[in-house]
Amino acid sequence: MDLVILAVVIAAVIVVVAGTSLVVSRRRRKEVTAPPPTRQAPPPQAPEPQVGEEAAPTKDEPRRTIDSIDLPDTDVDTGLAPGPTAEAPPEVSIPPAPPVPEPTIPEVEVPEPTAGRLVRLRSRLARSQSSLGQGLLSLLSREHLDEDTWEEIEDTLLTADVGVAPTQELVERLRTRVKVLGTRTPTELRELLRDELVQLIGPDMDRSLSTTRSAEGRPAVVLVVGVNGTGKTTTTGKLARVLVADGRQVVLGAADTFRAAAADQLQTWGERVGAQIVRGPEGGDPASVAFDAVKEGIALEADTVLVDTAGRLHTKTGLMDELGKVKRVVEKHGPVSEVLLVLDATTGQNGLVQARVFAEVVDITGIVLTKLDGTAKGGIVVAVQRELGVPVKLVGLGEGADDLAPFEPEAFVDALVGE
Ligand SMILES: Nc1nc2c(ncn2[C@@H]2O[C@H](COP(=O)(O)OP(=O)(O)OP(=O)(O)O)[C@@H](O)[C@H]2O)c(=O)[nH]1
Repeated sequence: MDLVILAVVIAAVIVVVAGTSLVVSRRRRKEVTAPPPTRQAPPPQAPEPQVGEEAAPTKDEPRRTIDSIDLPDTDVDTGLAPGPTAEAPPEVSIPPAPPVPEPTIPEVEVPEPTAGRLVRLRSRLARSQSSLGQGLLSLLSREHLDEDTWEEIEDTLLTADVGVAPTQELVERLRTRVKVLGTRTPTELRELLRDELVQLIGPDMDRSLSTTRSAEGRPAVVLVVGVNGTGKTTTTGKLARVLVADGRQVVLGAADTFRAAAADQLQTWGERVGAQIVRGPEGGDPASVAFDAVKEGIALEADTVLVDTAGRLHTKTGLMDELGKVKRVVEKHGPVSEVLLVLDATTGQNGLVQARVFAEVVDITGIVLTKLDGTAKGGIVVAVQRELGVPVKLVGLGEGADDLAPFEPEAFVDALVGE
């Protein structure tokens, strides 16, 4: 028994000794394998605040309640935009959209009414033609109307391009009437001269323009012809305004394919009054452009198609033949309503020669006398009517858009002799 107890004690001592040495050896191994610290510790600082330290008010500090705090007055306009609220979405800066250019719609003009245009333009006529009207009046007012005076009267009329035959006729009639009159007051003389000049110009000629749709519903077709630079394109543009002012729907045909600027010019005229334009390639066939313009006029149910043709010298047969072709091709749609010959009043007698040649190629139905504001030769009105047997229907009295007037003999003569 004692042996057993002894063996147990020895075993217990062995176990204790073995356990102790194991712990010591582990500790030693740990100390050998642990890496050395690389970071230096920070230098000692003020002790960091600990949680709760600031939350606790100091005992001496007075307490501030919500009532004692000045809040911003909400009624006062600070002039600043309100700041974002908690609910407000975060502000996103959107770059401004590039400005969209306004579409440029050409402004459509309202032309002046045509009625009484010549009366409005009377001052221009009076200015340019005063040598004719006032010259005749002062001669007729002389106390003794001798042969020399009658010759002077004749010269005055010839200088104003009235033409030989009409001048002689007029002088004869004046001689007779002055004799019958006996004593002559200025008013009587003015009336007499006025009557005779109006008769000479022809108050009964039909000066109306065929510009309304035909009974079959086709638009009226107006061809504008003449030599270079007489004012055809300008007249076509001005005439479009006259017609639009009278309530017509107009289509323009730029058959002057020879001069590109003429088509551009006509387009501008058209845009100003809202008239459609048909044009072709530069140097293209003018007859084909004219044909297409009338076709367009028919499709649009327009009232009038105005066709501007290229300026051509009356001496060039090839060009005159081309004009004949333009007319014939257009006539495939139906008859042409008007062929207007544009004559520059400043060219005087040469205008008569042009008129004669053009009349041989195309039947002229009316004359447009342009630039009457720039010449004292208003007598050309009489001469050209006699030459062609067709009336002056329109007169140009300036470069302004509304400086084209229907020709009225009475208003014309009134401007010449004064009232
Ligand atoms: N003072 C004045 N000038 C006018 C009148 N009519 C036209 N003109 C001017 O005459 C010039 C010639 O006019 P256009 O219309 O281009 O002549 P055009 O006959 O078409 O010319 P081409 O196509 O070359 O044959 C322009 O400067 C017009 O402004 C008018 O009645 N009075």
